[in-house]
Amino acid sequence: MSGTDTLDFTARFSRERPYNRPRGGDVERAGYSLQASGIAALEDQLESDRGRIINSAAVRRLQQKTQVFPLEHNAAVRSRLTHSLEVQQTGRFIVRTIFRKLGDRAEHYGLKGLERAMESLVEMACLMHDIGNPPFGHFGEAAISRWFEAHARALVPFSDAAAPEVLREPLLRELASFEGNAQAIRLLSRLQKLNLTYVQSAVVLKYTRVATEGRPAAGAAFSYLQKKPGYYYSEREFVEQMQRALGMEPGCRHPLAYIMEAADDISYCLADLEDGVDKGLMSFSVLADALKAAYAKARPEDADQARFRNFGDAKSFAQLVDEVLERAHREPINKDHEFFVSLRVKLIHPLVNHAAEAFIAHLGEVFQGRLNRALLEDGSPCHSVIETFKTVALEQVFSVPEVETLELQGYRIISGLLEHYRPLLELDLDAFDRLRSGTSKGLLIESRLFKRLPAKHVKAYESMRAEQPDDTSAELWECYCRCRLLQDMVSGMTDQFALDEFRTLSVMGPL
Ligand SMILES: Nc1nc(=O)c2ncn([C@H]3C[C@H](O)[C@@H](CO)O3)c2[nH]1
Ligand SMILES: O=P(O)(O)OP(=O)(O)OP(=O)(O)O
Ligand SMILES: [Mg+2]
Repeated sequence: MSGTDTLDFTARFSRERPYNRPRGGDVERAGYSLQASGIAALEDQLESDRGRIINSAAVRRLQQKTQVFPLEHNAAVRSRLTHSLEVQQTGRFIVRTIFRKLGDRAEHYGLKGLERAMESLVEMACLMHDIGNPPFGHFGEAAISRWFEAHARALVPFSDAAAPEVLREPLLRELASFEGNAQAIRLLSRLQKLNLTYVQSAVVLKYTRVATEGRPAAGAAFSYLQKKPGYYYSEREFVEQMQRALGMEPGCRHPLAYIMEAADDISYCLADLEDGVDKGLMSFSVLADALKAAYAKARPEDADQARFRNFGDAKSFAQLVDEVLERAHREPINKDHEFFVSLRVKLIHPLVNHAAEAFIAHLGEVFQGRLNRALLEDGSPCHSVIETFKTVALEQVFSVPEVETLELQGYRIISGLLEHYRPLLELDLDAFDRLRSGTSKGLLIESRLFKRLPAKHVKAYESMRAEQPDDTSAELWECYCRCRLLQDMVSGMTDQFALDEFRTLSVMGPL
């Protein structure tokens, strides 16, 4: 542990929220700090956060969103919700392991008594980490980004012929980079109006780049932390307030966000393969061979060696997989189930241990939020295990024709929906305002499309419009807000709802 003598984690906890927040800046803000109000008051506020999150529609919608398999009917195959529940459990396990390993040292870092608060913060961040994901997963994201990349520049306020505007290119860049993580920050801060404590929101912020900016160069200090957009321009003030409330420097993460990320990495790599076997895409013995081969390719130096403590009783990854196979073959009835239970039991402990050890080993950088990589991305055998699982999922699951067909359909549905709603974007500002005020003479199609927009999203559009920056024209800002409105609408849909809406508007379903 380097540079840890002056660490005081209490500085990263506060019970402050956006509404009811202290007005007078730092002096009043200090009253909301952990030092001033104590752990019990923080825990009360986190309990309130839990209620707000678990009761939110955004979390419920995860039950009908793609994790890997779009429009899946088999409820045993994971949706985003069941995946998120597993991430929640893994996150909690990492926190408990960190505290067990720290023991009495927790006090030295200002972590004494914070185990319960940390568990709650990490659990809820894990539950929320995918709330911004659109229907059809990565293909939904790509469809939204590509559609806006192709069409936003043609909208009059964004066209080159319009007056010069400093924000034109940055906003165009943002609209062409739809990101589930950035949409999650928008959902919790604006669309769902959850009014969570800043600290709870901060744990969800996975990448620290505003989407109007470009990706940093490969060797830059935040190259990993900013590899993807983490929030939109529309939420920059919220993020700045959050950073101030928690004493975080721009570009830095909250320390607990590293735990949420590790929990996601650990959970999905095992789960995707289990789902693949459940769906009959491969047998567990084919999977076992593929895992051993992929690990040996990634780490030829230790595939068969007997020198790793990481894998429990087993001496090497290959041996661990063989032990799991043997158990599965011995089970008389449900061999698949036994294979995955045994694999999970054997791997979750070393992976969680490793994440906890990395958190402690880099406590200084983690506290600053400057550790420029994921906890598990360190070239270790555990890192290779995760990579091995991802490689096999890519080869054996994501690239089978059945899955790829569904992905193409998802892509088409999202692009098609945006195409159906395009007339709303092409109206000029006055005409759109007439629509909103209900005087829609002559706007036959547009008025009908407008009525289909969720009222909550239209309200968010209105509040955003009032936040027009000084250096931007009303037209450009309004057009940006309207594009966000369409992205909010499409990304908020579940897979099934998107399909139904697409069919309805394409006159393909029953009339
Ligand atoms: N269907 C499908 N196709 C892909 O190309 C693909 N790439 C990743 N994933 C899944 C893996 C994790 O669960 C989750 C996070 O990466 O998304 C994919 N799913
Ligand atoms: O689960 P996703 O789709 O968010 O994918 P990820 O692998 O977690 O990637 P990201 O770093 O974008 O959250
Ligand atoms: Mg994610």
